[in-house]
Amino acid sequence: MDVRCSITNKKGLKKTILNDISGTAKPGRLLAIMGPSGGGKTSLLNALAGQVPSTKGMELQGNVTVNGAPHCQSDHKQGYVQQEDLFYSQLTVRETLNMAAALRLPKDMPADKKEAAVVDLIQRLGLTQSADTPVGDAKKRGLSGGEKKRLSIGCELLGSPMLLFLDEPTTGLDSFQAEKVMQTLKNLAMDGKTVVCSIHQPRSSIFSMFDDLLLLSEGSTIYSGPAKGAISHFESLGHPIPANYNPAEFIADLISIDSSSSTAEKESRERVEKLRAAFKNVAVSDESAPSSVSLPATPDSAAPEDETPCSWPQQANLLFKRSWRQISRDKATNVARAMSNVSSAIIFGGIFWRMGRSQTSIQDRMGLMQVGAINAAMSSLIKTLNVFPKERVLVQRERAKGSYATAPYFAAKLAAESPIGALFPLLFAAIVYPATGLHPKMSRFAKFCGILTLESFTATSLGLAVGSFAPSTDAALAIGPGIMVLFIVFGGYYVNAGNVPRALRWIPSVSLIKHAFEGLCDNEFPGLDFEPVSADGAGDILKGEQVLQRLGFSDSSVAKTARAQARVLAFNYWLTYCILKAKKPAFQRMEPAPGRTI
Ligand SMILES: Nc1ncnc2c1ncn2[C@@H]1O[C@H](COP(=O)(O)OP(=O)(O)OP(=O)(O)O)[C@@H](O)[C@H]1O
Repeated sequence: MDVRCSITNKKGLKKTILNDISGTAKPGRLLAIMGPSGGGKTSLLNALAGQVPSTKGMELQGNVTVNGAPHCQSDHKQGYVQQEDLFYSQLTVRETLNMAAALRLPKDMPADKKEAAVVDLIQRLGLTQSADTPVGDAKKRGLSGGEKKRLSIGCELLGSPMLLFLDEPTTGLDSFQAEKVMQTLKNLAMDGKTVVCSIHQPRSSIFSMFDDLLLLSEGSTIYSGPAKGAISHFESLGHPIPANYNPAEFIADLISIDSSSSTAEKESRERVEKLRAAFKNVAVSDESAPSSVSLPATPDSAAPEDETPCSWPQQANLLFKRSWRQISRDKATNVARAMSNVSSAIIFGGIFWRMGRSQTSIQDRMGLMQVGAINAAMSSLIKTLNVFPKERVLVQRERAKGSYATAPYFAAKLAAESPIGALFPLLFAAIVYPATGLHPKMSRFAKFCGILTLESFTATSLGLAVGSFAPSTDAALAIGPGIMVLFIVFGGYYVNAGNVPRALRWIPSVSLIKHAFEGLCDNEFPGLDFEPVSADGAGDILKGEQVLQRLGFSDSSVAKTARAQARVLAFNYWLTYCILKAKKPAFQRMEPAPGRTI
């Protein structure tokens, strides 16, 4: 290969990220890419894996070949284990691998063979003890960092790759876990795979596992060749390793820029520049390694020759099971949501306790309708914004591997999450309704529950739409409530429907709070008689219908508001689907450049 990558910023300044990097990865060998932070390790791995995120102003050039064929034309199978391990936290190791097997192994492969492949993989990855442990998350501890990394490797191995890339697989792990992960990689290499990983500063026992080494500093090659030749290479350039020194640490110090002072920076820059120039003139060869660039000729025993994704109904079925397990087993979240709804219901029940039919109860009723609508919407929105942006990244990764399509994923997710999502507004309604003394009719109570449940789904759909385009959970949590505040202002309680300026009338028409508030008022007030203050009732509101008239809701009905809410819900679902479908990760195209090959 001869990979070059640079980026030009808005001011026209060009930064070189990779500067003519050349090297070779061979079957049966573990190639480590080492270098200081910012040296270009991740960028190079992305380039080799064909997964450089598409960025404005970026230029990517190079010739990456696999077994002599250009990388993009080669039909080899490859896997890429990225730095961040992403999983459904409630699924166990076995379930995660079974799901990956079901989605990635050929659909005509018998189920027992897929299961056997998973059992074999669990054994090879040393995960037998934790096979039935859930992955876990911040709320509930599960796998250790090293086990998660090995699970990530396992998910990639189910695609039967001959070529495996890993970005800093030991980062964040203690030395014991790091060694176990690296031993797994070494074993894979010894099984005949071509393994390429970036690594920061390994201990010497890990360094001794490397077959080949590519050293990068500030985007340039400092050394490329057999790992055991690196020390003698630097020795020949006048940098002998001190006695009893970890070779990885020695190399890292040698090729890093020391920015602690201007003199140190100047000296280290000169040293690195000399090492870079010297490598250009020195050919390092390793007789034990094949000289040509190739992958193993024989495919993996479990390699699916006719790999095709399963059909949409099969995908939907598998993804439904996964989403259902995730949401139904997440007790911490479900209990927290239930507690939040029960406590809100108790607080509102206490504030609006048995409202009666006095004139002042009219305002209280309207207030309760409004806070009830806000409570149901906010709790669903925040929960979705907290979870969905992270899930989206995982789904995008899986989709990039071609595991499934957007439509079955989205349909399965909605179907799995709706029953549990409906429980919380129902819980709230069941406590608030009798406590506050709202319209005493069963049919009205049923409609009250229905309106809040539909609104809660609409708020979830808004969370999905925001979560599908927001770049992170933090951004989603900033955008979502901002939109909701606008919906609350135009929710029918603070600004009368008839007084909204013409140019802003579209806001109440898309406000899920307005549709819920209006529906709740339409459900509550008709048929209610209020007690007059004076004997003749002059100036008083005596009929519930008059309240609706004053709110500007006289032409409204529960059915009409439900239809309007359903339209907002459908629009949000459609928008989410379109964004998810369009947001398939875009990768930078590598332009051909004259040079060597990897
Ligand atoms: N899209 C981009 N836009 C601007 N600069 C970028 C971009 N991608 C990478 N870089 C820069 O290129 C350099 C190399 O980045 P890279 O992430 O490849 O380094 P690294 O060796 O993997 O670092 P680390 O060990 O800290 O992960 C860094 O200075 C980084 O800021």
